[in-house]
Amino acid sequence: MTSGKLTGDAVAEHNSKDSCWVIVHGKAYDVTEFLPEHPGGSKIILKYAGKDATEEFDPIHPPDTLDKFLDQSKHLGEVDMATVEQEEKAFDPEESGRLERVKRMPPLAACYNLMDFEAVARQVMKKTAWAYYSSGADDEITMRENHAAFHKIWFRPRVLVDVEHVDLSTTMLGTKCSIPFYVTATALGKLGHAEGEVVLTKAAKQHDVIQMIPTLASCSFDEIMDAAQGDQVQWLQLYVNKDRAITEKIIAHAEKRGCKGLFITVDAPQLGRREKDMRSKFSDVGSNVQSGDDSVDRSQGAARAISSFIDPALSWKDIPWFRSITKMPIVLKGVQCVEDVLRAVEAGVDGVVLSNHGGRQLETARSGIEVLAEVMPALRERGWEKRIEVYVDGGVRRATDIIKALCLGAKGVGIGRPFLFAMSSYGLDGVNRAMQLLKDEMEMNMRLIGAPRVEDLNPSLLDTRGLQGGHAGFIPIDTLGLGAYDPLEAPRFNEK
Ligand SMILES: Cc1cc2c(cc1C)[n+](S(=O)(=O)[O-])c1c(=O)[nH]c(=O)nc-1n2C[C@H](O)[C@H](O)[C@H](O)COP(=O)(O)O
Repeated sequence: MTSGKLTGDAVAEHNSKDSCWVIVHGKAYDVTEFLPEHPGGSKIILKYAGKDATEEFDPIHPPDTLDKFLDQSKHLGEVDMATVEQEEKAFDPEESGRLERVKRMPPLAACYNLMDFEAVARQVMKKTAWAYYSSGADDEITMRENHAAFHKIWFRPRVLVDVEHVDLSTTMLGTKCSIPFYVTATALGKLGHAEGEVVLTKAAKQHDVIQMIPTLASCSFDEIMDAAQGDQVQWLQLYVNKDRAITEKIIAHAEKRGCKGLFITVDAPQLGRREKDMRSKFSDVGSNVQSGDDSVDRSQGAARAISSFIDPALSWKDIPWFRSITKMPIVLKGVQCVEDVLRAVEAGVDGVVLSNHGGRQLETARSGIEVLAEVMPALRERGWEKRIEVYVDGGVRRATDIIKALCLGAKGVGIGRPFLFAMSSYGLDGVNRAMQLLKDEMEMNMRLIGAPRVEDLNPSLLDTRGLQGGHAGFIPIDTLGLGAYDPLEAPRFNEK
């Protein structure tokens, strides 16, 4: 001990599965007994046994994780970090190439649309971070179709409408907001930016946009709520835990903190196979992120590591229980067919998000916009369109995508990756610019289709015949998307 603190050598002696200590933010923790319980497997912890694990720990775990889940008796106290040997990092040509590109990044002003942020992020993000954010399930067909589907819908603009004053404001779940999109829930914000989700909170405040807080955020829930200012509105995205008492506690806390909506994710009883994420994790030898024993295939990527608590038994019979424990509006996120929307109305929930999780779950699930085109007529037919709010997310990259969704009857749209890529490339300035670009595009396009207010948007402004043709229809080449798109790769041969 030096001045009452542990030394690096003292910690380094506990570097095996029989006695495993790690350092996180200058404090030592005895995680020996926790090793077999770690959802990400024990290998990733053992890689840092006796060492400083802060860099690996931070993007995946909210800061209060150890206080919440590791018994206080295992908290060993402060470490004199001057005595901790920092490991020489082996030269990584890929990483040094990335750092080179970071120095040569285009100025923020060179980004004119949301896809520009994706193109820059692909060049400057760390490999595992890019892999996690950009990946979709299996062949990534649904992920690409999410945006392509908007190209099947064309406008039927009206002219000689007074569009001098355009008003983009609307209400979502009873909250007035300046523009009909929200920041949807995307996990592990600190993979892309050291400050994580609070960057999105600040930009959402600046643009009067609602933020949906992910269960699997890198920041703690309270950090994200504390970063909100004034009457800024936030929603909670919930992965339902097998242990319902934990879920009830999370919901009660969110309601007490002032969350204005509970979005229960229903399309992920198990997280999808995102091969870019798996492949990038595989290359980081020690990063066994597979829950359970180490013999299982360890190349499951970050997704599987952080999601073993999700309850696959969640079903319609649970809805009354949710209704009984919260007054927040309840929205089912990840509904993908008319039948389930009608069931949601009958179950008395307040909304649905037509979504396939950004193409990260069921491959060849249809895009939210295509499902929306089917759902709204079915609701209107029954006179139910006012009984539930319908949202869409997935592949929204242009204001015209937002306008098409609203014309079909959506209340608003969720946007995920573009704000992650803007944050990962340019931080808060990036997200602010991305939101402003969307607002500018929205104002211009509302004028051009002859609809000065959100309530003027209706199905007669669209030609949706391209959707009827199913997937055999003609789709314009999406050059921007394809230019930014990071193609899947086959297993690599050894150099020599
Ligand atoms: C891009 C991304 C999306 C995630 C996401 C993480 C990332 C990096 N994660 S995930 O780790 O489980 O896959 C979540 C999540 O925590 N919970 C959730 O409900 N949706 C999650 N989604 C889906 C998200 O809420 C939207 O449905 C999707 O991002 C919309 O598509 P775009 O990205 O094309 O806008």
